[in-house]
Amino acid sequence: MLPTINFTETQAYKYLADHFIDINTKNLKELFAEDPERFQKFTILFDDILLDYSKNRINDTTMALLVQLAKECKLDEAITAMYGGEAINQTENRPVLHIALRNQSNTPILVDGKDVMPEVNRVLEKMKSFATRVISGEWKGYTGKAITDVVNIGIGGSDLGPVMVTEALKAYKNHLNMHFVSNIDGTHMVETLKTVDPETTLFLVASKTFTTQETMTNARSARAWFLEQGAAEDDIAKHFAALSTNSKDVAAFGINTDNMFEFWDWVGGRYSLWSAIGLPIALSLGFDKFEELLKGAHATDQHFESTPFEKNIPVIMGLLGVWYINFFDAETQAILPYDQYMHRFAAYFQQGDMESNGKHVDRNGEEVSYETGPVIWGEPGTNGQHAFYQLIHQGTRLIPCDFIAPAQSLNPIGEHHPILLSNFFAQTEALMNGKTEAQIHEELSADGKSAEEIEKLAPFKVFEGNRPTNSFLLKKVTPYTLGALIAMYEHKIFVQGIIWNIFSFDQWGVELGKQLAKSILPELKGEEQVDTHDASTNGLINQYKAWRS
Ligand SMILES: O=P(O)(O)OC[C@H]1O[C@@H](O)[C@H](O)[C@@H](O)[C@@H]1O
Repeated sequence: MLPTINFTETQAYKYLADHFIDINTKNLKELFAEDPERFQKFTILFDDILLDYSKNRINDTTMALLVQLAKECKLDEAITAMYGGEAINQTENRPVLHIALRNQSNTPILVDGKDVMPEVNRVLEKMKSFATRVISGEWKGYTGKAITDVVNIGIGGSDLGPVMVTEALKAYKNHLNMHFVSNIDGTHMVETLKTVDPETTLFLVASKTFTTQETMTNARSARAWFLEQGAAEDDIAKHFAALSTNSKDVAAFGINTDNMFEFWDWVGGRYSLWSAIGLPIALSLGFDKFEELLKGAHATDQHFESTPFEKNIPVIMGLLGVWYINFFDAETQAILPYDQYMHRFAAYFQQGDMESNGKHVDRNGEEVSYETGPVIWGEPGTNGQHAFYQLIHQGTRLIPCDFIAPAQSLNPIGEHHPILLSNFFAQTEALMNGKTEAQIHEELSADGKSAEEIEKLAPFKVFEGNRPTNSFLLKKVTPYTLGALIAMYEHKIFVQGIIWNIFSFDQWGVELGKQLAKSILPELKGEEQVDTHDASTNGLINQYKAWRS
């Protein structure tokens, strides 16, 4: 059982509330001036990842109090409970063990007294053998040709992780063409099928539950298309595999369970890329690279479990988020990778974070009296700079930003990478320092503007600065480093869920819309007017009926 402490009633919270009044009057520039050791103090080097959190509105006292907050909320007990296989997903009565999936040290992890590692390793071996055979061409399609294209059919956690990782590590990919169909919109499937050949395409039906409407509908359409192209029922075994926890429904769908890659109910959908759901990653990169990804995540797991909170990256990331959300009233958190391959990283953690911590009821079942999970968003740099950074620099909202950049480019052409990185460094500096009215006056008068013109323009050109950022400087984007980084964000979400006293591993909030869609679907048949809903919903449905051909 997880502790159930209201963090706003801790001593640390009270101290932090007082301390906030002081910090809120201070500028980051002053904080740097006050402490020459600030960079050394507020950076952590972990393998090939440097986290610089010195450009945050914190000082030693802030960090000490935030760590005290984590201790008062018994974060240590919560970590032990998760790693110990306790059913900390209490509303679904399940353990939360994505750490077991990447437990490369293979120490036993017990669920109800039984070590889960032999099963984890068995499935990893099966994935390895399958991926190796498909990549080498030993695995043949129904006309004897090797596989050239893989279509993953899944949604949410059964899509976003493999998409994000295969994109982020595209530079390491092999000859297999990867496709991902998630949306129920027929366009997604139709446009994908236009590009593949049934004789050389492997479909992976990825669904933890194997009941998700979108995925099952897409899978049925893929199967129908496959058969329409001239293949027979018996050929399905060579072209369809399932990644799921539900062997009964996999068999009922017609996929041979020999082609099923299992995982377990203690793997949350949005934490499942390390499980059989990661098969597209293993296919695209080769199993050795998938293993490297697991190793990186495992290194972070060990760091998170055993490092004192003061130097513990996920703990610090989580606490800084709490500091901004609950004291500075920040509502969002931007994730800004300066790496084009990582273009789905923010989208991935939109699900990871918002589905985990978008909760308004605490672990006692009571309405919370404070803000919880932030809105996560972001785009790769420098695209974002030319789109929404205006609001980050000069808008009215405080938006804490995570900047992520590799020191080494995987495509080092010309001056591209130094230019990219100069923007990365410049943005965090600009957000911190801003530009004063005096600097503007100086600049404009050097440009030959009159005193009157300067007076008029200056207010619009001022940058307040004092806008907080974290910088993750990676040596290079590798499978290992990416695995380590993803796991840092995962554990950050866990830390915040513990502080906010909410359950991070269920997702009841996605159910209502699904239920209603199921009851509306039959109403869309026929021409009769619908009057069972509110006036708006009835009106929309009836207009749809009038307009559809
Ligand atoms: O893997 P499944 O069972 O098809 O589920 C896909 C997604 O379904 C959504 O409804 C859940 O909110 C996600 O958490 C989940 O990842």
